[in-house]
Amino acid sequence: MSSAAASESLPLTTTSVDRYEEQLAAKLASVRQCFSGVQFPDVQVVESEREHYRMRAEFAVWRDKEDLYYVMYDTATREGSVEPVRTRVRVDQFPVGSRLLNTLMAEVMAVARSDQELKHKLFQVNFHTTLSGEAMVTMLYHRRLDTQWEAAAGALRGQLAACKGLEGALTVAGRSRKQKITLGPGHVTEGLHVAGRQLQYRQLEGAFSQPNAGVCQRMLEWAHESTCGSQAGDLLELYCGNGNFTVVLAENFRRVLATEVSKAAVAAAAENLSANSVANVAIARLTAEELSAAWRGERTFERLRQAGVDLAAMDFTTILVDPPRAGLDAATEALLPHFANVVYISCNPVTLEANLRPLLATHRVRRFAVFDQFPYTHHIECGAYLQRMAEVELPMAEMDERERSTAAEGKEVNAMKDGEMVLEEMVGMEERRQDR
Ligand SMILES: C[S@@+](CC[C@H](N)C(=O)[O-])C[C@H]1O[C@@H](n2cnc3c(N)ncnc32)[C@H](O)[C@@H]1O
Repeated sequence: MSSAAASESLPLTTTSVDRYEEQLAAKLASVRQCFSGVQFPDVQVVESEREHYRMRAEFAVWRDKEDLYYVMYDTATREGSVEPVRTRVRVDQFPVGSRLLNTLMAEVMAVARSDQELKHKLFQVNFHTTLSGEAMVTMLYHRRLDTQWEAAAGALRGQLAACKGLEGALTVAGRSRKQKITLGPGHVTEGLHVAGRQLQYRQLEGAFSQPNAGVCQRMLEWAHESTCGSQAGDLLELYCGNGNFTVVLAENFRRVLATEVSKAAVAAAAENLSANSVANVAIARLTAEELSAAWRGERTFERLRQAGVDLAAMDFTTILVDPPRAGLDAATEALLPHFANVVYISCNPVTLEANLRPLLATHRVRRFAVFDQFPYTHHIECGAYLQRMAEVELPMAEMDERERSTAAEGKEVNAMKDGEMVLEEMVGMEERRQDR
């Protein structure tokens, strides 16, 4: 496999399948190092398929005299150098990409090489495929697209539709400055199997979707398991995207308020809720910062009112955040301690740790998982589930009282070590209480 598979512009230069375990172990070690000193339950590790796991990819198009081919950029810091070096790598096949993606990339390049309309000033091609066998191909140009381009793209679309593995809808889109031409539906519908249910997700051209569908299914399962038994309370979800988590988790709650900044993603989320017959979710286009301001009572939003949401009437027990790599802004971070349960999905352990440290004064990590969404890169996705530990804040006298009553019920008396209850014992006690 070529080093171009290090697709997120990352400095991993070795992408051979037989080094997968070693590279994952290194990522795990760096996550543990980030969280050194934090009491943790066992970390659950979700591995990826070694090949063909990536549903979407973007390739720059390179011209070399008359030749035309895809390239990616591999950024690495070489020994003895401080500055990262960016290397251009030719990509004819992309083994980490889905099989359909590989078929399409070969077909598109073969046509683009011989068709002047499609080739002229083409600088990038994006592919987006699904487990359900649908696909979008977006061609980006440094020129205005006209009816001749549209005719050539229509012919390409007809030819691609016959591709092996392409069972369903196909979009071919052309983009240039302030211009977009879409041939086909402009979206794909992914099918994911989660928690015993077959779910449908509309994913939009150019919008965020989880790149590794196999690992995404496992991540959704994990979040579903973590929040099971919360039906009495409400969920606040920030950064909900196309409703990826919302669709799965809604059944675990009485009501859900899901928010997201992108208008297109909010529309897709609404579609996805309806397509999966989810009826207890209100969705509003709000940034996390805006939602925090509304929470603090500093601002009111017509968009919340239109979504039928009165924050004061909600009984939020759980918050789920899934921010971009930069993590949470200060106001959103300050929101977390107000919730008994916190689910934090993160693609950056450094900002995850920074956002969670203050929360550890009141909450404990009950479940922690790493999801290897991005094999052969330094990136790793983490999921943390925290619960407020009322016991931590209880005065010692009250703790003694509770222990006495536990003992009176014939239950095991929880051990005290150096005057402090050990986390595992508190967790065990909490679980026994919930079991009853
Ligand atoms: C990592 S994606 C997660 C999306 C979704 N939870 C999923 O699993 O597909 C982050 C999302 O946050 C949105 N976003 C970025 N900045 C935001 C902000 N300040 N407030 C609200 N949403 C934001 C992006 O549009 C994107 O949909």
